[in-house]
Amino acid sequence: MDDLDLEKLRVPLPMPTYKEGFRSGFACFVGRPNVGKSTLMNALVGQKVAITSNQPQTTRRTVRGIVHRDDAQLIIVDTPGLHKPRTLLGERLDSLVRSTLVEVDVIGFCIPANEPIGRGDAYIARELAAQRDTPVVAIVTKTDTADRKQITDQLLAVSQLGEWADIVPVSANGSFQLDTVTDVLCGHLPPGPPLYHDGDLTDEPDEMLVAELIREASLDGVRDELPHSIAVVVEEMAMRANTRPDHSMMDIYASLYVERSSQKAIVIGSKGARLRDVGTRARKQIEALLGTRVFLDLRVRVAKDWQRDPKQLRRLGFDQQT
Ligand SMILES: Nc1nc2c(ncn2[C@@H]2O[C@H](COP(=O)(O)OP(=O)(O)OP(=O)(O)O)[C@@H](O)[C@H]2O)c(=O)[nH]1
Repeated sequence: MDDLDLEKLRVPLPMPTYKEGFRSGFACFVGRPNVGKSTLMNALVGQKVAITSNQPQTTRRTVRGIVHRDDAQLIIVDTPGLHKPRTLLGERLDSLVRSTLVEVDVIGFCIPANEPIGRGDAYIARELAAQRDTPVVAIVTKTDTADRKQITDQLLAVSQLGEWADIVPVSANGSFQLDTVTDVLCGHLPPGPPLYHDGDLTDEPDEMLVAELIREASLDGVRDELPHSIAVVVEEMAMRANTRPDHSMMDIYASLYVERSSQKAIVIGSKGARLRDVGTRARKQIEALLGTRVFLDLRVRVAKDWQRDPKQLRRLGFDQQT
């Protein structure tokens, strides 16, 4: 029975029934790096489906998070931040965002409450003006970091930046106005049946969520260009055989790639202390996600200048469409 493939045995569930007038569809968040797009998606979904960090340009993949309501199903597509690309990876990410923009039913343009509107925001506003067929909701994020006057001034400034279907202030950390954001986005969805089953919160495969949780743990405390040089690949992931049901254990073998040997030394740290710490923090998050104990084998490898090398990008999972 060791080779039993559970995926093959899985019987597809019938789609849930739904009320008349039900709406379903896709939204995506765009905005400068670090404005809180992934945090907002996690807060709306109610579970961490995308990793976040205080490093700009953390998001590299398109992650779908699903919000279930009685009257609607909102699928949020989290995209990398829009910015002028500087590397081949940057170009791939930029084209990924552009292709997402034309596919969704509504776009959420995120601008933080606590920073003046800058050239980056104006660049995105111009790009969005070209998407005439898709409604754009301006979302003023992180209101917990600004006072009343700052928020009012920002709402006014945002209203002057373009033509928006709505403008909504929100704080993901302060759980302020989350339902309003969902309401407003759902209002722009077309009528239609649910596209995902009730309990589904994301369509990311577990391997990908695990790789992202390891990358998130590794980003903490690293600086300069190192965060951008880190990529994580899960090589193997399997339940350990012959354990008692209450002692279940998942074995995970993962590689953390950097671009140079000097970076490898930093990531590993003195006598391996830093890597051990990253492994422990990642393992706790992965155990919470998968609901089982985890053995994590994490190796650091060098893939020289992978961000600029098409072959390496493919090997690390950044195809034309990530
Ligand atoms: N105070 C406060 N901080 C927030 C809020 N939302 C996000 N942040 C912080 O802002 C930083 C960036 O958040 P992310 O969600 O990773 O931002 P992002 O726009 O997805 O970033 P990229 O992936 O780089 O494009 C993190 O340190 C978050 O904790 C909020 O509502 N309030």
